[in-house]
Amino acid sequence: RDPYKPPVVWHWVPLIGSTVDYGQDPYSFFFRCREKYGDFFTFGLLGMKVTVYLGAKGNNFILNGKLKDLNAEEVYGPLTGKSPLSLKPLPVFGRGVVYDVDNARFMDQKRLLKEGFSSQNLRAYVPQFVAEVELFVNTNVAFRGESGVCDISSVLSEISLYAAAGSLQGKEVRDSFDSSFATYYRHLDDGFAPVNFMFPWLPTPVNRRRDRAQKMMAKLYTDIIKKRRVTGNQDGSNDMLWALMEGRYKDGSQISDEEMANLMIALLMGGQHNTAASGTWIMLHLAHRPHLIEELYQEQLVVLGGDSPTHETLQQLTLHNNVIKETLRLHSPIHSIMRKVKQSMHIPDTDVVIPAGHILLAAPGVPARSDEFFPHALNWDPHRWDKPLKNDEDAEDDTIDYGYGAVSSKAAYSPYLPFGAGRHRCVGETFAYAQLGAILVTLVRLLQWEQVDPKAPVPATDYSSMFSRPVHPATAHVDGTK
Ligand code: HEM
Ligand SMILES: N#Cc1ccc(COc2ccc(/C=C/c3ccc(C(F)(F)[C@](O)(Cn4cnnn4)c4ccc(F)cc4F)nc3)cc2)cc1
Repeated sequence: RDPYKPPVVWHWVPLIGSTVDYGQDPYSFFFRCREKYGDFFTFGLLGMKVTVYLGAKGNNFILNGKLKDLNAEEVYGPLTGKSPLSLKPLPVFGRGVVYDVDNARFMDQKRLLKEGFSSQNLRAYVPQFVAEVELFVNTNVAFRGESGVCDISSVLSEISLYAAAGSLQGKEVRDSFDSSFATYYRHLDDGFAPVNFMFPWLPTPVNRRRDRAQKMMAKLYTDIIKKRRVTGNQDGSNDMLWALMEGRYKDGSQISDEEMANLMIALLMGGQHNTAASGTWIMLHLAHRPHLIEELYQEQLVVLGGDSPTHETLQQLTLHNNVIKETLRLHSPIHSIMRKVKQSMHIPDTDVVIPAGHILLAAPGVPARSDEFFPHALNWDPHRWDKPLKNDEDAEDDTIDYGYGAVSSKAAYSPYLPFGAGRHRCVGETFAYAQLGAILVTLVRLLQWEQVDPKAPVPATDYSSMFSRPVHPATAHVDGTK
């Protein structure tokens, strides 16, 4: 093997390489390769050379990598909104936002999004989340009668979609969900698939429907924006759309209506998949541990004493938050974070260079499921967080600002990074925790649930779509007679 390049994972067929091995179960693939080749190795993914660099050093190398060396939009662009072949960006997110613009512009957009997630706005969202869960449980056909069996993944998908629509997206979007918007969302979602890595321009019926849906959804938002400009913000609502309408880019210019619409679509798609998948995993693990549901119920009696949760009291529900935290440790919906290598990169303390042209892949989930950082790592056990991770809080941590606020520079060495780190770190974490926390505390208050077959294991993971999620359908027996 060439002494100066990472070892290449053995494979049969040139173009396929290790695509199927990786695509079926990325984590088992990574652990097997680490056994054979160590913390970094190159594998073939649909003809692309993908170099994986595992562990805390790998996470830091990639997530804190320099902009001149590593590029996100070249990898994610075809997935989310840009086709290399033509100037017309391909929908899902659409033109002028996220990976369809240069990084400096996107970092400025992230700054505006982060301002939209202010604690004042989150404070307004929590009662809306609770109301959406109550509405669903009281009216949805899945919960008719005292008890029954339902598919947890479809229940959580709907609850998280309505919860996001009713808060982040705004009243008009929530009201239009009962009609056309839901269909456009589904059509757009069908086009949000890994096959778009390679062939986003395929003129398939699914992709044509996706393109039409993107245009219709964007028009819905631009119509809402025009109407709001006339009426103004009468009831002082706190949604992201108002925040973007009042926002200005660094150079003082306004965000165009189309860019606002496409940013809202990006948040809808990303936020929804992550919250729905994570929420489903939470319910499935709890269905396996009825006594933990009881413990959660006791916790909220003590902390809330029968009151509705607020943004502040949600943060005092320690066990509820540790349930979310532990679920994200094992089931973070994004298993592979990827960047295009623009300039060859030398791996520190080795004689190895990663050539330009490779895709560099970070898998923060690997240290998160390694016994060296988490004893009995594959055990889902929220109480493991009762004693916090020994990160040296006292040692002052230098931060870097990529344009949307200070992010820690040492964080990338953490074995627990479900929200990424560095320049591309998630800005939706506080919203996600508020949403998942409010949904969990309300479902625990209203319902009892357990596995249909108490002896069955927790469902397997489906890695085939953009976000890893439980295999469909994931059913549970639900009892509303609390
Ligand atoms: C459980 C919930 C969530 C998880 C686990 C999650 C995870 C992540 C991860 C791992 C990244 C880094 C991606 C990369 O480095 O390529 C990221 C970035 C991001 N996320 Fe999230 N996310 C969640 C919820 C949300 C929500 C609710 C929103 C917005 C409503 C959101 C918006 C974003 C944005 C704008 C970025 C920046 C992407 C970039 O800078 O390239 N996320 N998220
Ligand atoms: N045979 C075979 C075979 C089968 C299957 C496979 C599967 O292989 C892979 C490999 C990598 C990946 C990567 C996941 C990935 C990355 C980026 C994004 C994103 F950009 F979209 C996101 O970060 C998402 N996000 C973040 N926070 N909230 N949402 C985002 C950012 C900002 C934004 F505004 C909106 C966003 F929503 N989404 C997902 C998925 C599947 C391979 C081979």
